[in-house]
This record gives sequence, structure tokens and C-alpha cells, in this order.
Amino acid sequence: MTQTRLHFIASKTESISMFAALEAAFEDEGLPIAVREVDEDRDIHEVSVYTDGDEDAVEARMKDVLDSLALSKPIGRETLPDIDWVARSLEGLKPVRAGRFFVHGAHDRRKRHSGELAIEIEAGLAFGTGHHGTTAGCLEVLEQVVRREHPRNALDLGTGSAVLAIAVAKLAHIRVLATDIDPIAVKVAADNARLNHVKALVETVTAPGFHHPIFARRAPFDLIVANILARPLMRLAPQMAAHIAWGGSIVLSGILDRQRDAVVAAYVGQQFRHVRTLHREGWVTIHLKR
Ligand SMILES: C[S@@+](CC[C@H](N)C(=O)[O-])C[C@H]1O[C@@H](n2cnc3c(N)ncnc32)[C@H](O)[C@@H]1O
Repeated sequence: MTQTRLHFIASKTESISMFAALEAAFEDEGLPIAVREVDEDRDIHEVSVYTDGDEDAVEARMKDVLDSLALSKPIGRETLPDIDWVARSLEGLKPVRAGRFFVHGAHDRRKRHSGELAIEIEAGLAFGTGHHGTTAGCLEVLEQVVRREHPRNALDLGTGSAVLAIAVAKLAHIRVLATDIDPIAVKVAADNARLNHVKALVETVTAPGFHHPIFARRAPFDLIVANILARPLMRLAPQMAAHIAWGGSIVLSGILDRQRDAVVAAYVGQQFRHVRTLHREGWVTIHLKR
């Protein structure tokens, strides 16, 4: 699919506030946004929004966001060549260490250390190589929760590449239900579970939120991890409460720093109590218990 990059030049200060404002504006669509330093001495930065949809509509919303910050910038367009960018970017990915986990591609198998829990991810078309602050944050919190609480029945909602489901299965040796709204991600998740020798423990299912008969069979869970986004997570709070066992833990991410209080409030309203918030690269991972 052809992608378009819409971009403009800004100072560092402007680019920081624009990044946050654009991320909020395009949160629901999940459009990738990037800031890169062009020339540090002259304070030139470039802000880009990537879309494979209606670029006129995206440009109009970028202008609205610029207006709301009283900024006016000419917006340029670049049509990106038709390349499998996920596959291309994976080739150059460095492995990630989060807690005891070592998440790597096939090319870094030899870098595994003994004592580490290695997870091999060839994510391809699904999110979750471990590089994003939200995934790494979940891995770190999950390690602590599993060590302390010894869960026996886990759910990874919004599994993407299945990186988190694989992590829980490898660490706790328990069954994990791994669900995603996107059937392509579910196929990738199943392939990754097989690649990591936990296919017998990780069951993959396509489901939006909790809409699937499997939840009636598999709930209540004593551990739920969901790395989605703040708004869907807030909407899901009552159903999370309905599917978690008393004393169980939930680990939530995909939440920006400034959205943390609203998400915690939504879950406190469902009789969860806040245990810990981990901050990583502008994102938070929240651990709550019921
Ligand atoms: C940010 S990725 C997280 C992937 C992986 N769990 C990780 O932590 O790296 C979010 C995933 O959630 C899925 N998703 C978004 N909304 C969902 C929903 N309502 N129900 C199920 N999956 C959803 C997306 O398709 C995507 O694969």
C-alpha cells in the first residue's frame, strides 16, 4: 500500500509541542508521527505524519492542530515507494532487553545470554518488536507481577505480534489467551508462538475487545495485559472488571503520561486499585489489582 509522508519544519520547542498535539489528534487512527533533527545548530527539526489513507483530510487536520497552537507552517508531501517497511525496518532492528526478557530477530539469536528469557519476533505485519516504550514497559511490569503473584490463567488483549503472551507463557508456564481485533496480527501471533515453542500454551483468537464466546469459557483471568490506547482501555474498564478474578492483576499500556490519571480513574471506578505506574519514553504502563 502506498504511504504518504506529510511534513513541516519547526524549531525544537515547536516540534515537541506539535508531536504531542498531533499524537493526541491522530490517536484513534494510530497514524505514525515522527520528529527528526535536521540541523541542531540552526534549531531545525522536521515533523512528519505518515498516512496510507486520505492525505487531504490528514493535511487539513494537521493545519487545525497548527492553528490551535497559533503556528503556521507550509506542509510538504512525499509519496513513499511501495516497500514492505515493516520487514525492511526489522532487518536493522537491534535486540531489546526489558527486565529478564531479550526480544530479538532471527539475525540476533547468537546474542542471547544464559539466564535471559529470549523471545524471537519476526513481527512482519503486526505491532510488537519490543522496541516501543509501551511493549518494553509491559514486559518489565509483567516480569514483576508474574514473579510475585504466580498467575495461572492469563489474557493478552491486543496481542499484535504476541510478544507479551509469549513472555508470560515462557516466564510462568501457563496458558495465555492472545486476542486481537486484526486477523492478520492473529496469524502473525500464532506463527510467533510456534517459533518460540509456546504454541501449546498460547491460544490465538480474532476478537474485538471481549466480543467472542471464548471469553465465557476462559474467564475469569488472574492476569490481563492490554497494550492498546487510553480511550479504548477506558471504554473496556467495565468488561475488564467482569473478566478478572478477585485478587487478579491487570497491566495496561498504550497510554501517554498525560492520560494516566483518567485511565486510573476509570479503573478505580470499577473497584481496581492502583499499584504502580512505570514511565517510559513518554508512555506509561499501569499495574492495577482488583
Ligand atoms: C500497540 S499494539 C500492541 C501489540 C503488543 N501487545 C505489544 O505490546 O507490543 C495494539 C494491538 O491491539 C490491537 N487492538 C486494538 N484495539 C483492539 C480491540 N478493541 N480489541 C482487540 N485488539 C485490539 C491492534 O490491532 C494491535 O495489534
